[in-house]
Amino acid sequence: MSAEQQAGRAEQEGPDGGAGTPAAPRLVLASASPSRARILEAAGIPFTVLVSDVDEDAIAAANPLAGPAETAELLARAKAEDVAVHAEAAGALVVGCDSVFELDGVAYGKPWEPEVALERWRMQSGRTGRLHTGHWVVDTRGGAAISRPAAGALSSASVTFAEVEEVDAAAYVATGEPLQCAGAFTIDGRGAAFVESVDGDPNAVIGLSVSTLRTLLADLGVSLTALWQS
Ligand SMILES: Nc1nc2c(ncn2[C@@H]2O[C@H](COP(=O)(O)OP(=O)(O)OP(=O)(O)O)[C@@H](O)[C@H]2O)c(=O)[nH]1
Repeated sequence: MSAEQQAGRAEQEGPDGGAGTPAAPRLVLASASPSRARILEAAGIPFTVLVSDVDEDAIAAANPLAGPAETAELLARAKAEDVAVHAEAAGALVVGCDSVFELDGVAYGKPWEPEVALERWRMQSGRTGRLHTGHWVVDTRGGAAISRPAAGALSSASVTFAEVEEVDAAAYVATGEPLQCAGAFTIDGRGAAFVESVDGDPNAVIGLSVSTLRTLLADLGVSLTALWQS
């Protein structure tokens, strides 16, 4: 741990390492994703939600040379920075995430429409793709809007799908679940029926890697475990 991180952690935990501990930083999740919220809840991390209103398609279109992974990082940063300027986020650590599915080098977001989701399953049945989730944390505790400390990282995992019959893909699409998920699948919902293996952090596939968040907070001098007591 760097000296800066140690200083930050000591400040967070207090010089006596516990008693008289200043309040742990507040976390704001800049996401409408119920899956991301569930991950933080299950990880015992208190947070509030402030949904960003960035135009993801416009940002992706403005960065045509960005590949799937870079797009996920760009969008995660855009969401966190969009929320970090809100008064309700003042003094908090603002966490933005974005997930993009990559197959054969092509980026796939949410299918939105049933026929698009069905076409995705025809394409990805029996195949392996990568789900990239970008993470970006903006530290607004210092107040200064200019050059606020921030940290970002990508977490990716390979997902291998079973061979899926057309009738089963249609039944899955008919549930509506895949329409709002990057890559038209979940690994922790009905989509699990068609997932053979995940190689990487499963939470990165679902939408927020807690271990990645821990390292980003540490880069900002914040101990994730100290948030458990807050
Ligand atoms: N439960 C679950 N959700 C998944 C999975 N894969 C992708 N998703 C969800 O698919 C969505 C990807 O879209 P994003 O644009 O990153 O996020 P969003 O849902 O639009 O929410 P914002 O952060 O407000 O943009 C996220 O909500 C992810 O949680 C999965 O395996 N399980």
